Amino acid sequence: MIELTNLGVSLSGTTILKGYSLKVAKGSVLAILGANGVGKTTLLHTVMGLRRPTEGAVRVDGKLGFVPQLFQAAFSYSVIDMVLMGRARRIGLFGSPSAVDYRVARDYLSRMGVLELENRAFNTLSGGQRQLVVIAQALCSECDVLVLDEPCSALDYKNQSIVMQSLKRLNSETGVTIVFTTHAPQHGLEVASEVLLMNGDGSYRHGPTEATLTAGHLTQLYGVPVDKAEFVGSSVFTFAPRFIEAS
Ligand SMILES: Nc1ncnc2c1ncn2[C@@H]1O[C@H](COP(=O)(O)OP(=O)(O)OP(=O)(O)O)[C@@H](O)[C@H]1O
Repeated sequence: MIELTNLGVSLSGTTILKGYSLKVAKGSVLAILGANGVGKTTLLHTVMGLRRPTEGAVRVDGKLGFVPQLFQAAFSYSVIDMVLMGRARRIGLFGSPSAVDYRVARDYLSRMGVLELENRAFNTLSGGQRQLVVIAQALCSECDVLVLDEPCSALDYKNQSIVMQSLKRLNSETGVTIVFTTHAPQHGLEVASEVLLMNGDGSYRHGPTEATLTAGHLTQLYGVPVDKAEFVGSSVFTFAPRFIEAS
């Protein structure tokens, strides 16, 4: 579904990505993690075709949908119109949305928990509300590969949970391939079937979530001690960084 072959990207003469060769199969959920500035967004933009590789190649089979990191509309469309824009390919240039298009748009707004905002002006929403609407818009396109750049960065716990559960359900119900970047390893643990850890020196680690998303690898990735912590009485665990050394 997505194949990177010896992919390299340089920006203003600086090498950001080098020698990336990996495949993401149809139906996978890939979480991408790495420190600030390692090139996660650059990689997503290259997969989307928004940036040309300096070397190597990217191949994607199927229609792509993209949710950028922060989104501000140029004009203040209503929320329902914003979401319907996700169906532009189906509606056609001069067509108008059908009752089915409205039903699908409202269904995705409802899944994201923001149906009551449908008549609000998009630009008057909070950052978190806007994020949920833009995700509903991308889901509405019914793409084959959904690419999301830090989909939870502006969201509180409840809304992070809505987004993560929606992505998981969408993947299991429709088989859509999902690629997302995150600074929260917990999101990878709960949703991803595979993980890409991007190091600052251009090297990377890619593999199944359980074997790849480990406390040791996260400690190397972020340069702070990271522990694995198990929730009492369950086999569910999370990761906890130690920002301050015990004295
Ligand atoms: N147009 C550009 N010209 C030169 N350097 C750029 C350009 N765009 C981004 N960079 C640099 O490329 C590097 C990778 O940026 P990128 O946004 O891909 O990182 P990231 O891993 O997504 O970071 P974050 O986690 O902070 O969002 C950064 O050092 C950034 O400053």
